[in-house]
Amino acid sequence: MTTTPQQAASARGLTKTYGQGDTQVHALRGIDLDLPRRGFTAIMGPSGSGKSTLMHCLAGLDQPSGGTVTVAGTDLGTLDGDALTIFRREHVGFVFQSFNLLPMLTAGENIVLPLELGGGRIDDAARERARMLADVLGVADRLGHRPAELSGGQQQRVAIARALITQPDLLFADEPTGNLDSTASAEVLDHLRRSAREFGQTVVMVTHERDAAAYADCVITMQDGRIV
Ligand SMILES: Nc1ncnc2c1ncn2[C@@H]1O[C@H](COP(=O)(O)OP(=O)(O)OP(=O)(O)O)[C@@H](O)[C@H]1O
Repeated sequence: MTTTPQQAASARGLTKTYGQGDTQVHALRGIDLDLPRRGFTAIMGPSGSGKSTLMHCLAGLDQPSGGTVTVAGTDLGTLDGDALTIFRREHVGFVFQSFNLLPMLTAGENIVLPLELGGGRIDDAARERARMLADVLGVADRLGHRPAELSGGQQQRVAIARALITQPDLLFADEPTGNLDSTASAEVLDHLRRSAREFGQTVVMVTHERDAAAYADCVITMQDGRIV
């Protein structure tokens, strides 16, 4: 199966079962989903409904029990471990609740880190993109600071710039405002929305917060392993 150009990713008949016998948990019970390019999609639902499992399967971090996931035209089921790692590095970006910046590196060094890990050279174009992202995300005057010297909201905006530096087909944000106050949350959500609108990124956010989901173009609600 191939994705049409309008879709950054799709899932068909996606299932995920953990454990066996009495302890079996059906975390995903047959998910069909299309994530349009340039869209900002929020995934909501009660605890245990399968949000993280769905995100991990879409990101190639977890292997589904059944069904297919296609990202940027590639069926992830056809990739083995190493190929999947390379695919994720080239096509997927992540933003986490806990920021996950490296404490010994400056904000600027954190932003370009994915390029270095990918074996790429930090050339003028990469430096220019890092500067542009830092500018748009409002952290341009903080590039020489270490994470401990930044507010939570600034750290998360640096983390978004880091996730966008490789121009991923899909940006996943897992509870990105979970550790932020309401002002910083609003800024981060606004920047995620702008990432979709202005940079044409496809953004998928898992959140418990209705206010956060309201920033998205589309809200998917999960319950008991299904989209409802
Ligand atoms: N590694 C695992 N082994 C066994 N069961 C698991 C595993 N990971 C998740 N589950 C179970 O799968 C179901 C879905 O979990 P998942 O983490 O996807 O839900 P969630 O909607 O993201 O929940 P939360 O909002 O609490 O993070 C839950 O019943 C959970 O206990």
